Formats: sequence, C-alpha cells, structure tokens
Amino acid sequence: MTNMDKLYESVAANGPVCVGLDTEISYLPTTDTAKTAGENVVEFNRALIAATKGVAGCYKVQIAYYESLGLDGMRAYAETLKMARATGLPVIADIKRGDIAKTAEMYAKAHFTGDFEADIVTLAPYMGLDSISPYLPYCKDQGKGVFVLCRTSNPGAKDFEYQKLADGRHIYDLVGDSLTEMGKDYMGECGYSSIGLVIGGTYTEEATAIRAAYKNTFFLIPGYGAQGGKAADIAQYLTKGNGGVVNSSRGILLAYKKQPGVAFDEAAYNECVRMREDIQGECNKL
Ligand SMILES: O=C(O)c1cc(=O)[nH]c(=O)n1[C@@H]1O[C@H](COP(=O)(O)O)[C@@H](O)[C@H]1O
Repeated sequence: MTNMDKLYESVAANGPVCVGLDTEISYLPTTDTAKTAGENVVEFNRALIAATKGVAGCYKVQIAYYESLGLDGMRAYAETLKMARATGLPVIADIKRGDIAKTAEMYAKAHFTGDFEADIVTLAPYMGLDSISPYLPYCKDQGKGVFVLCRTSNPGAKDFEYQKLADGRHIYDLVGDSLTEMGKDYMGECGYSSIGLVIGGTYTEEATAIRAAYKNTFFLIPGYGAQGGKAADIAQYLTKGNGGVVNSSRGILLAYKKQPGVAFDEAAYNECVRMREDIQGECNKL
C-alpha cells in the first residue's frame, strides 16, 4: 500500500482537511521564556496534533518556518514530523525542491530517510522531469509520494503557469499532463498514482476540466482560509469528497483569535470540524 493509498483511506475515514503546521513563533498565544523558540513551537504543535488527529486527513509541515529558526528550528522540524507521523496519518513535508538529478537524489535521501523522513514531499517541476525522477525509486520501493506544483494558489501563478503553449495548452496543463503520464507507472491500489499535483484552491477556472483530466491523480489543494479559497470552488477539485486534501495553515493555527476564550488547540479542532463540514457540504451538493 502506497502513502497515496493511505492518504485516500485517511480522507475516506477522517475527511479532506490537511492541517498545515506552518508554525511561526509569533502565532503562539503564550511562550515559555525558559525554552528556545524551537522548543516552544514543538509544544504548540504537540497540543495541536493531539487535538486535531481525529479530524485531520493528514498534516503538512512547511519547512521554511523551521529553517528560519536555524538549528533550533531544524530540531523542531524533525520532532514535529515525528509527532505527526506517530498519529498514523500521512505527513507531507512541504519542501518544494527542484534541482538537477544528482542534487535531487540527495534531497530525496534527506527527506525520505533519516531525521527528516516524511511520507510525501512537495516538488517544483521548473527544471524538468529529471528533477523529479530521483524521488521515484522511493515511491516504487517504499510507497513514498510526491506532490508537484502544477497550478498554484498565489497571484504569481499567472506569471508563468498560465502562459500558453503553441498548441493552446497552458504551462500548467503541460506540467499536469507530463506528471500524470509519469504517474502511470506508480499506481496504487486506490486508483491514484504516487505522483500527485498541487492545484491551488483560489483559482477555479476549468476546475471540473482539471479534475476530469486527471482522474488518477491525487491533488494537494492549498488556499482555503487565509488565502480566500472557498469550499464551493474547492469541492470541484475533489471526487465524491476524496482524491484530494485541502490545506489550511493560518486558518487552523490562528483559529483561537476568532474564538475568544477558547484554548488554541480546542479552537484548531473546532476550525477543522467547521472546515470539514463546509467542504463536505459543498461536495454533497455536486
Ligand atoms: O505546496 C503548497 O503547499 C502550496 C502551494 C500553493 O500553490 N500555495 C500554497 O499556499 N502552498 C502552501 O500552503 C500553505 C498555505 O498556508 P495558509 O495560506 O496559511 O493556509 C503554505 O504552507 C504554502 O507554502
């Protein structure tokens, strides 16, 4: 069973909410001055994971928030991955790597084995398919997975991804088509390949066409909450509520600010439940 299969099963059991652990120290309601920034982040994440594990489909840990704290942060990153993986839910390391094959080999080893081992990683495809291939032996042998940036959630998606090719396709179509083709050799039991795509939930043009074109491709859908992505739009990227996970980071981490008097971990749980109902409600209307 591949990690994409596990993700599929987890979404079927718990719903499509991907809890984004983009934990910036300034988000913490209180800090312990006797502890380092990284240690404070770990304690916050520990409580957040414990509170949300029953309502999360998976976790995504954004490495930049940890790298920005230096070695202390990287220890917190390793610990956070360990705590999240201990729930049994799939854990995505949001590392967005993309480099020549030899260097990619080292990134794959760094993030699929050892201290920073994750179940699935995010990759940037700009340098071509040889920058993706070195991760694939880990998909074949250990069931690991990748999510490759296709049509991202940020305004700058229009700068390159939306540009048109001579045959009328967008660059994001080329990326999606190429990676889907590559994924045919990495199919899991649940009908999805180990090569998924990142499809931002903030742009909704051609949502149904994109879902229909990539039936066997699992989507990581960021943009819900803080970036304004709406459940009604996001639902179109799912197939009967599955086939994708919907990330929210700030919306969950900072949920306590919108729930006065509620502890941050309980507020995060409440937000996951609300978000899940919001998305599943829209899926049921389709
Ligand atoms: O690969 C990603 O996860 C990603 C792709 C994308 O197109 N847009 C996007 O926001 N992300 C990530 O998704 C998370 C969104 O965070 P919030 O906007 O706080 O929910 C961040 O970790 C981003 O780095």
